[in-house]
Amino acid sequence: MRIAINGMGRIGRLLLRRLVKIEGLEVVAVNDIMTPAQLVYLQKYDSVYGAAEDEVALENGQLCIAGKTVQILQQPDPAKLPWKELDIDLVLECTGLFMDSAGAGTHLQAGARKVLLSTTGAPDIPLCIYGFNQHQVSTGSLIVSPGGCMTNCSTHLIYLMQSIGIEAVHLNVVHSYTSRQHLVDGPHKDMRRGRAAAESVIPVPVDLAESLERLFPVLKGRIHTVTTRVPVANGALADFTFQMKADTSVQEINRIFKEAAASEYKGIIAYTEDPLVSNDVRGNTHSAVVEGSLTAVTGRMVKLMAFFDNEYGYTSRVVDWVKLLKEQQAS
Ligand SMILES: NC(=O)c1ccc[n+]([C@@H]2O[C@H](COP(=O)([O-])OP(=O)(O)OC[C@H]3O[C@@H](n4cnc5c(N)ncnc54)[C@H](O)[C@@H]3O)[C@@H](O)[C@H]2O)c1
Repeated sequence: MRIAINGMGRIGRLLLRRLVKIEGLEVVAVNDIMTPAQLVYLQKYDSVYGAAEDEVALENGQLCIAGKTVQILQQPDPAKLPWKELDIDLVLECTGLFMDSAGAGTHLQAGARKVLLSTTGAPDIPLCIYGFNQHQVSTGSLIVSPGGCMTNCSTHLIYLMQSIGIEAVHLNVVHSYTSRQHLVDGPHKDMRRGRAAAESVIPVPVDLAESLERLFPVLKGRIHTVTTRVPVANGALADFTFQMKADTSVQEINRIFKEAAASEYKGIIAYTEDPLVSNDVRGNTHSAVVEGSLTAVTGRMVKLMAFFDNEYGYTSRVVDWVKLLKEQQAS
C-alpha cells in the first residue's frame, strides 16, 4: 500500500517512525509547510520519545529513514499535491486542518484513493473507532475518521459501562498540552488556550461530547466533557463520573474491565491496579489503561479513571487502521 502523510507534526512524525517498519507498507511522500531541513531534524530528535533508533537523513532533498527514501513535499494546498502521479492509495491527513469532506476530499481530487483523518472529522464523515465499530467502514468509504485520542479512550469505557446502564456521564480528560495552545500568554479565540501552557492547569472546551453522542445516540444530552490541560508534554488521564441506572460495586466494575482487557478488548484496553502516574504509560500502545485502584462507587455514582498516551496510544490505533484498510484493499 502506497501511503502519503499530510502534516508532519507530533502525530505525522510518530506515524512515519512506526509505519516505515511495517512490511507491505510504503510511505512514498510526506508533506508539510516546514522546510525539509526542519522536518528531517524533528523526525530525528524528539523531546518525548527520544532520538530515532534508525538512521534519519536529508539526501538530495529526500528523507532517508530506516533505509527507505521518502519524498518531501512543501505544499500548503492539498489540491495541488501530486497524489495521482505518485499513485497514492492512502493519505493520512494529520494537519488537523482538513476535517470535513470538502477539505479532506481535496486529497481525493488530487488523486489519492482514500483518506484517513487523525481526529474526529465533521459529521459528514463517518466516525469509526477501532475496536468498536471499525467494521462499519466499507471499501466504498473514501474518507474515514478514526476519532481522536480522547474519543478512542472513552468510547470503549462508556460502551462497557453501558452493560450496567448509564444515566449520565461527566468526563474530564486531564491532558498534556498540545500545539493548539500557547507557550507564553497570547491572543487565542478560546481565551484559556492562549495562556502559557507550562504555567497553569488550563480547562479548555472540547467537542468530545458531540463525538460520543454520534457513537451513543441513546446518551444524547447526557454526556458532558471538558479537557484540562496540564504542564506535561505527554500523557493523559480520563476521569469519568458516571451516574448509573442501577446499583453497582467497585468489584463489579473492575471485573468488567479486567475481563474485557484480557479478552475482546485485548490490545485496546489494559487493566491494572498498579499506582500509575502518566509517565508510566509513555509509549503504551493501548487506547485506555484502566487503573482499577482508583475506581470508586458512592450511591449510584461511579468514578472511573484511565490513563493513555495521547500520541503513542493513538497512533497505535491509526496503525491498526492502516493495516485494516490495506487488508480491505487486497480483498
Ligand atoms: N497531539 C496529540 O496528542 C493528538 C492525538 C490524537 C489526535 N491528534 C490530532 O492530530 C492532528 C494533528 O495534531 P498534532 O498534535 O500532530 O499537531 P501539530 O501541530 O504537531 O502538527 C500539525 C502539522 O501540520 C503542519 N501543517 C500546517 N498547515 C499545513 C498545511 N496546509 N499543509 C501541510 N501541513 C501543514 C504543521 O506545520 C505541523 O507540522 C490534529 O487534528 C489533532 O487533533 C493529536
